[in-house]
Parts: sequence; C-alpha cells; structure tokens
Amino acid sequence: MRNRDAIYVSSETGRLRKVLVHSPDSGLGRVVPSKAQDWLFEDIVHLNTIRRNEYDYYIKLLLYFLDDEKIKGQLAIIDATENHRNFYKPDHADFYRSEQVVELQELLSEILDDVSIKNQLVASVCAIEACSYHVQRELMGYSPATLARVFFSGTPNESEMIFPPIPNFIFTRDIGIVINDHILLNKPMKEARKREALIAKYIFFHHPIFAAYSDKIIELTDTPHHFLLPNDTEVERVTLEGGDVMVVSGDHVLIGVSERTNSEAAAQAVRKLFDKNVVKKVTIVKIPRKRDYMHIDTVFTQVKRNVWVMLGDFSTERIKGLQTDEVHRALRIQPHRIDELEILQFEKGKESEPRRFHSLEDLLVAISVDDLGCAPESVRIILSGNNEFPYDAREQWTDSCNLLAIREGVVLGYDRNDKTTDAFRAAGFDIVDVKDLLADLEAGRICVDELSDTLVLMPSAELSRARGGFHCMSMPLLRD
Ligand SMILES: NC(=O)NCCC[C@H](N)C(=O)O
Repeated sequence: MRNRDAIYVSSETGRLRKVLVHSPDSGLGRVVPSKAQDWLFEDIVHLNTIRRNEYDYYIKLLLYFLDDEKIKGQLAIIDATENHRNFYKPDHADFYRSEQVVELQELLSEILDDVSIKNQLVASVCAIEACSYHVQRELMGYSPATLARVFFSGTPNESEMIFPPIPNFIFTRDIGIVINDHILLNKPMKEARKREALIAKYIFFHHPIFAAYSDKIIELTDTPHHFLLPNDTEVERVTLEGGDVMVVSGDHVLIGVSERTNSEAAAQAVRKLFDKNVVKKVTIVKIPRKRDYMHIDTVFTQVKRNVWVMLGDFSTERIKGLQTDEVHRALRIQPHRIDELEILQFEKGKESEPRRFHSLEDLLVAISVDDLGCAPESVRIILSGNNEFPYDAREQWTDSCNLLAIREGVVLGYDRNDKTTDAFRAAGFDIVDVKDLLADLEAGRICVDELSDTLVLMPSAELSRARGGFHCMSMPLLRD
C-alpha cells in the first residue's frame, strides 16, 4: 500500500500526518438571515474575509506541517494579488493538491469520473433535495469538477441555485471518525447536514484512497422503533456526529451523548466497536442537550498527553460545588452546576459493570494516567476563559475548548479567546500568531519539529460565526 493510502488514528495528539479538510466554498456566501439558524450558522459570514484572511492561514500552516514541499519558499508567490488565490481553489490548475492535506471537493470530483457513481450520487442527491427530473438530467451533463462544486455550493453559476448550500461541510470532523484502522460514519441529527453525510458515504466507499478500508467502515442504522412507532421524535432517531467521538488511545474511544448524538447511537457504536475488536474501552460522556455545547469537542479537547482544555462547568470543583463558600454549600446554592452530566465507562467483556465518573475532569485525568501513562501530578487542565465568569462561557461559545493538536502540545485555536490564551500562557505555553509563525518558518528561523507547548493563534472573527473551531474543521486520517 502506498503511504498516501494509509489510514490510522489512535490518538488525539500524535503528530498529524494526513487530514481531510474542506475550504469554505461559495455556498457560505449564500447563507441568508432567515435561514442562518436552520443552516446552523450564527451570523452572515463575509466570504472573501473568511477565506483570504482566515481559512487560508489554516491551509498554509497545515501544509507547512504535513506537506511542506507544496509551500516552502513560495509563500510570496502563492499569495501575490495577481494569483487570485488560485492555490486554494480545488478546481483550479494551480490548486495545492496535496496527498496529506486532502481536500474533500477533490475526492468528490475524482469519484464522479466514474459514470455509474455519478449516476447514483446524482439520483440520491436529487431524491433528498426533491429536484425535478429535468434538473437530474442537467446535473448528469456536468463535468465531475463542476458537479462536485454544485453538490457543495448548490449553484453552478452566479445566478442560478439548484438546491441549498451545505455550508457546514468545512467541519469535516463531523462526517466520520477514523478509529485505529476503521472509519465510523456520521448519521447527522440536523437536516442541514444530511447531504454532507450522503456525499461522505460515497467518498469513503468509492475513493481509491479508502479502497483498503471498505470492510472497515462502520455505519449505524435506525431501529424498528423509529420506523414503526407513532410520535416519532428526534430522540428516537439514531444520530451521531463526529464531534462527539474522540480516539484518546488505541484502546479507548470517547463518545458524547449530546444535542447531536443520542444514546441509541452511542450504544450501537459501543456494540460495533467491541464486536469488531476495534477498541477495548468506550466511555460515554453525556452532556446537556444545548446549542452551546452541541458536541463534546465544544467543551473539551486534548492538548498533549497530560494537558487538556475544558469548560470549568464540568470540573470536579464545580460539579461538587467546592468553589462556593460554606454558607452557600450548606444551603446547596451552586451557581452554574451542570446536573445532566453522566459519564459511564464500558470495558469489553464487562459491560454489566460500567465505571462511573463524577466529573469530566476526573475522566480526563484518568485517561492521562491510566491510558497514556502520565504521572497523576503532571496532569493539567486548562480552563476556558481562565475559569472567570462570564469569559468562560463567552469563550467556550467561540470555541476556546475546540483545539486541534497538529503534534503533541502544539495546538491551533482562535485568536479572540483572550482569557483562555492567558490561561495557556500561565500553564507555560508559548503563544504565537500564525502570521508570525509562517514568516519564521518561511525564513527558516524555525522548523516545525522544534515547536513544543505552543498555542498558535488563528484569525477568527468570521470563522467563529460558523460555530466551530479547528477540531471541528479537521478529520484526521493519519497520526503518529
Ligand atoms: N465538531 C463540531 O463541534 N463541529 C461544529 C459544527 C458547527 C456547525 N455549524 C453545526 O452547528 O453543525
């Protein structure tokens, strides 16, 4: 098997070697206020700014870390005004085209070269989008590259719109998760994300880079109760989104039960992961069903083996009410107490005796110590907004807890979360602005292997309105 085809993820922080991403397409520029909430955006983003001034920096940094030949020494040319960002456009001849930083739109366009797949996918998309047969025939006439663009943005040109955009496809984490050498597919809760799941399924089953894994793709199914019982509610559907799945070690996966992933889906996933011998331990982390939290990766992510970032509401101190004074405690007055948190850890073969954790912090410490072999006293939990109200909640909303580790201890986060940045600084991390880091890399003043314990601040004014951070904007395919 060529290296390009290897897929394996057994950690949240091992050096990232291959990742699936999708740059903001023109569909993001068509989100209208009346639909923004349905399409899961909090505001109307400015397309040119989100691309040029924000997401493009993410691509540059990823390329520097994962595929530096594509970029080193060429930054000035790539970003020259006369080159019109062509380097970042998937259907342009000058596109960066990397086998390590893999663009979803390119994979889609490649599978659409096969007429039978094109036929199936056009028919399936037209079915879920209720298109006329005329539109279906028109789509069959498009080239693979144009069709891929239309499937993402909903539009073949400036004036026509065939179906709605799928602006959340930039959050590639949510379409599937690589767990060791298996791929667990998403079953989205939100209508706005259904076309993404359909397209992703075709890519994972048909693209040659996943060919060796087709019998290792895990899909979840709806239950007969969902088909047959009246009063069909969201709760009865089986739904799971990738932001609720974290591979913390080769043996241990966390699955969130949240606004987007329900208990039935989590239970099915546990059964399948155990039956297929993918992992030995699964911990179910049930968090309140709230838009603020959405997926577990919006309330915590891992920074390095013994360092995590988390929302303080889930800490041991807060759960036990220890932060209050004696009188408040006696009167059981506990501000910001999260009652709905439930954490159960299942071990294969001992499913009837799950281990219970009382706070998220207890679980994270246990992972660092029991699974990753860290000394208990070395484990550090950095808290959103430095645990100061109201900055903790404000910054969690703008993804202070949703960081992507590109290698052990080197994480990408939004530049707007000032108090969380202070907390990282206090924990001994270097704080660098992505523009300075790229300039240093380009000038050869630093190389990627020298970085450690670093929070890279990424521009975020527009990106954060889409309601996800860099953990959401990445689907790791290969990590050391
Ligand atoms: N894993 C994540 O938390 N993904 C963020 C998804 C944001 C997107 N606007 C959504 O609401 O689905």
